[in-house]
Amino acid sequence: MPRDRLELPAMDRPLSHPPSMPRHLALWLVLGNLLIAVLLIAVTAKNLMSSREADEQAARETVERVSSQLSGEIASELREIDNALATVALRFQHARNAEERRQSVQDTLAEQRSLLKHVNALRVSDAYGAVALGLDPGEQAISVADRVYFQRAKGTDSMVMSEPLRSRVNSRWVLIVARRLQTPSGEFAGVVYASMTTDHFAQHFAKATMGEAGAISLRTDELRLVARYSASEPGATAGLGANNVSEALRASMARDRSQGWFVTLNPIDRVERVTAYRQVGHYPLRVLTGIATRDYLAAWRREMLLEVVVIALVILTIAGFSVHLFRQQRQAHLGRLDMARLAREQSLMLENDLIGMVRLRDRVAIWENGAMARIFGYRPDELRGMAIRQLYLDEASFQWAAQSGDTAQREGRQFRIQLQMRRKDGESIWIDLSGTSVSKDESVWMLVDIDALKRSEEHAHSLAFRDALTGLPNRRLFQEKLHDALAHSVRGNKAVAVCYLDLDGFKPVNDAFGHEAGDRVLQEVSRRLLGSLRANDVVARIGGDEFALVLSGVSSVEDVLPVLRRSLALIEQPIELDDERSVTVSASLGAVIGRGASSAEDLMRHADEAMYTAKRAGKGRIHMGPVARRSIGAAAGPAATSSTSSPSPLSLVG
Ligand SMILES: Nc1nc2c(ncn2[C@@H]2O[C@H](COP(=O)(O)OP(=O)(O)OP(=O)(O)O)[C@@H](O)[C@H]2O)c(=O)[nH]1
Repeated sequence: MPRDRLELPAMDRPLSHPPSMPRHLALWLVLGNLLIAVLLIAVTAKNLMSSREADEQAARETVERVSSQLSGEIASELREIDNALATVALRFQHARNAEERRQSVQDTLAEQRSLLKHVNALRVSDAYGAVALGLDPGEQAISVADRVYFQRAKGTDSMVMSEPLRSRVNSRWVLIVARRLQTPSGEFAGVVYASMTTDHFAQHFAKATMGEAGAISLRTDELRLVARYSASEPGATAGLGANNVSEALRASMARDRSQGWFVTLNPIDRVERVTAYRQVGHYPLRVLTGIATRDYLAAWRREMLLEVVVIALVILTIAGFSVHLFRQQRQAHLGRLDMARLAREQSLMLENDLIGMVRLRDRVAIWENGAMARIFGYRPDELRGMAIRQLYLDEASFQWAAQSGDTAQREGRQFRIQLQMRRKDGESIWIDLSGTSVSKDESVWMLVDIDALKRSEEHAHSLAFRDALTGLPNRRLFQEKLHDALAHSVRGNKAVAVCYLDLDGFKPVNDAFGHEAGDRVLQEVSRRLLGSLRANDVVARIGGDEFALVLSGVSSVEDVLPVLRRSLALIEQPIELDDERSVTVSASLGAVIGRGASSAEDLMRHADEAMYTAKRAGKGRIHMGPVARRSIGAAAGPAATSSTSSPSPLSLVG
């Protein structure tokens, strides 16, 4: 039996329905991915918002602290100036005369000037605004009569502060702080004022570190810009004296004039900042400190970028994994569908009506399909457990099939043979048998019922090669068998005899008793000829009442003549047509002996001639043709014609 290992699906397992793809897997994966993405984004966004708020809070606290600190420092400076101005005003008022007043004021101005480092100028004007004292050497006398602070100082004993303005002495932006001077009798006598340059404030602000784009400014009550320091444009003077401020500042100031904070785009340099403002003491000034959003959020933005990248990677990784999972599942699903389709196809194949299939273990059937039982005439399942030997005609064909299978397996080819096997009712049946092994001791076999085909082939063969009336080989088959006999004689170093036989007096049988009687005679003659010869001899009907014989394994005429005489004697026996009638016919025989080297056609022609010689010699005779002598050499005698008895005329009985 073949031993090839071949994995086959278990045939006795019931088929399941095709498995279905996990429903909505793609939808669930998409939803799951979206959910994860949304959760991740939400959590990260919340963290980032908190982080941003913390950074904003820190920035706000910083600007508020710096504003508070700077406003305190400026307030302190202003108090010093105010004290100095008050001192001058006091001494001016209490001087006893003009000369003492002038001297006292000059001394006090000099004294205070040296104390007030942050003051640019400390001057005194008369009641008409002409600046008489405090001018540095080389400075031109000027008048401040038209200045707003001069006019305001006239009517108040308190300190007066100007709007930012251009100095008439040196054209620099300055802030003026002034006090009224009066005579002992209380008449207005001029003003003493201190001038502070905007540069002084800017330099002061520069000491505070507010980031790369931070800005600190000082504005008056009317929001006019007194001084401004921006880290990105340290020397810029744009906007000085003007009150070009953001709506956010105005809105915040509307709520609280003394302090507050806001976030907005600065109208001067278009930079967004968080800005805190704080009033400078009780003075009409406010310090505004701002940190650029891009500065205080720089770290947060880096963190945000990093987190966005990380989240994107996480989401992409999960999405990639999901796609991979989906593809795997789809692949597996397609595989399962293929398996199911294969199983269905196998089922259809196994349960077909034409091809019997059987699985053997140690040559015993362990599974078979319906067609198998039907072909061999068994009931369903009756074959199960049966030794397969019972399906073979005999031990020889069983062993032959087994050996053929082993040989095919050794040579690595498919095992396939056609043989006759046995049905349950004992009838033989032609089977096309093929098989292969599936494990060490198991094999699967396919059996196709080719009985009808074989019988039809045999019938066609018979029509082509046999005489329909007698069933004997016709002339064509006779020629083939003669060729075979000649070839065989070469191997056996023997000769063959070819004999032509023509009935004598046959036509009258037809004429007298009819064609059917003639047929009966022909059939009986053929039967008698078959009975008189050996199994491997050939009897053929080659014409109407002509027969031909091949006798194999002969050596001489002496081997041939007795056989021919016996045949002739049998033919000449009466042939019963029915219970009442019988006929007798005779035959003329012509024979030649030949070997392998002889031509079959020559032998047949010479045998035919010999037969005619016999017929001409008087019928009921045997004539050995001349070829016989040459063919068997010394063993053969001369051509001879003999008669078994006196020629038998047609005798009619009854
Ligand atoms: N019944 C029957 N007759 C056949 C068949 N084939 C040929 N014949 C007849 O057989 C006869 C053969 O003729 P012949 O050989 O002259 O007959 P014969 O009387 O034996 O003459 P000889 O051979 O000279 O002795 C013819 O009458 C054919 O019609 C057949 O298949 N059946």
